[in-house]
Amino acid sequence: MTTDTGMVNAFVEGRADLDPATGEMISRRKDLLGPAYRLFYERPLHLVRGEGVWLYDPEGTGYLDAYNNVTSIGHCHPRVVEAIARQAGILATNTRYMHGAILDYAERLLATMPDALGHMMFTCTGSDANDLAVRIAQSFTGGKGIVVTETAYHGITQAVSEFSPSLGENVDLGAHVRTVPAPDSYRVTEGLAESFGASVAAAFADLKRHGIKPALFICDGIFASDGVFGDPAGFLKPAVEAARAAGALYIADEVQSGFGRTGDAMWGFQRHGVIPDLVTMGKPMGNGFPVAGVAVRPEVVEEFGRKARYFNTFGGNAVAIAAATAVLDVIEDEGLVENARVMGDYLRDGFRDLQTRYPAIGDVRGAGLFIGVEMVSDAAAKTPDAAAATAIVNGMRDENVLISGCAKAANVLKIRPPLVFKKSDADHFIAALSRVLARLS
Ligand SMILES: Cc1ncc(COP(=O)(O)O)c(C=O)c1O
Repeated sequence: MTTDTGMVNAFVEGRADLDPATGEMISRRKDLLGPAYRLFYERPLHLVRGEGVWLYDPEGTGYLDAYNNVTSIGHCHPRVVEAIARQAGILATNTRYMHGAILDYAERLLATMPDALGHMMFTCTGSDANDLAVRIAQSFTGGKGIVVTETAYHGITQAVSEFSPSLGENVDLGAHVRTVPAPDSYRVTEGLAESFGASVAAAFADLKRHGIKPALFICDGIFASDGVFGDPAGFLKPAVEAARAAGALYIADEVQSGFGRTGDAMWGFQRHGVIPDLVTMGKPMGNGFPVAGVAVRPEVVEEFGRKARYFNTFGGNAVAIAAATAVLDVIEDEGLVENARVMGDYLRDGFRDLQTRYPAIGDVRGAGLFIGVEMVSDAAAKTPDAAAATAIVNGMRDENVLISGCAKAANVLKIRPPLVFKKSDADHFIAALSRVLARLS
């Protein structure tokens, strides 16, 4: 029986009925969600509480969370809980009135980015943010053409799913979309930056040949669903230059790689020394409270601002902003960007140590606390082994440790612990992985 490793192949197909406490209760409830709803694991995990790096099921069993890229400052961080409760008791309304805290937050967030990005617009989800960013880019360029990597995921709205190939065969890419291979630093060991740039240039040239004017190149800062590629730092430059040479804008999708996850800066694009025209963000922004947004160069959004009307009823409402402000405070006060760098390096060292004993670990990579571990059946040939990755994801669950695989690059383990991970958490994780590898070999 196949088991899941990631979002796309994690669909439970209504078979799960394995709640140890209550028998078939979960499957009955799962059916209420309808057949398209996706859960992780063939036996979906039933979670009722979170605290710090731990999640708990109804029996009180704790699971070490090394997957979650939402509650990245730790589950139910007291400062976020307090900020949400306080603001919910003062004012919680739509976003079409002024509120000083929203402006304060926008100012603080923009201060973490290059000066060129001068405006901040708020949405509720990362998909919303990418939808808005693409509308702005298409309005500015007067074009429609989009270039993405062939395993990218950028969101779930109709417009965004048209350039999210990792959603799979059931979603048609738009006729205005071209894909390029992901920058696979494991297999392309020479000239990665140049070859990736050349692919982007060729994709825009193809759009033009078909009479489609270029609008944008979008990629996420760590190629999260493509297999977690972050090295060598700087490799994005030629791709961004190729997009601009074709008359397109560059959108940095920081929904996964933003807010310090990559350990060297607040934003993944900073690792590559490039300055985007638009930056989209979400996931960890509210540590579980829905809030997302788009940062944009003023000149890029000016005409859109005159022509289009945009509002998003809940986007950046006062409660969301209270949560997001508390998240920024915690990241700064607890030095979490630095912790992501230190703990990420520590974990990668531990995985490389395991690699010397287990050649099925083909590559260990990523940046900060966004780690990719690629499983192979033949290390010399670098042959992907998705079954090995799936077995490890499930084996780690048996160890009460949560990780995942990448949606399309299913042989790559995706490890994203909260940024508050400590050395003792990392040791716990490495010991569990070591036991799983020993059992499977
Ligand atoms: C890189 C990237 N962009 C955008 C999104 C969409 O975000 P949301 O699920 O909040 O709509 C995701 C979600 O996984 C993502 O990984």
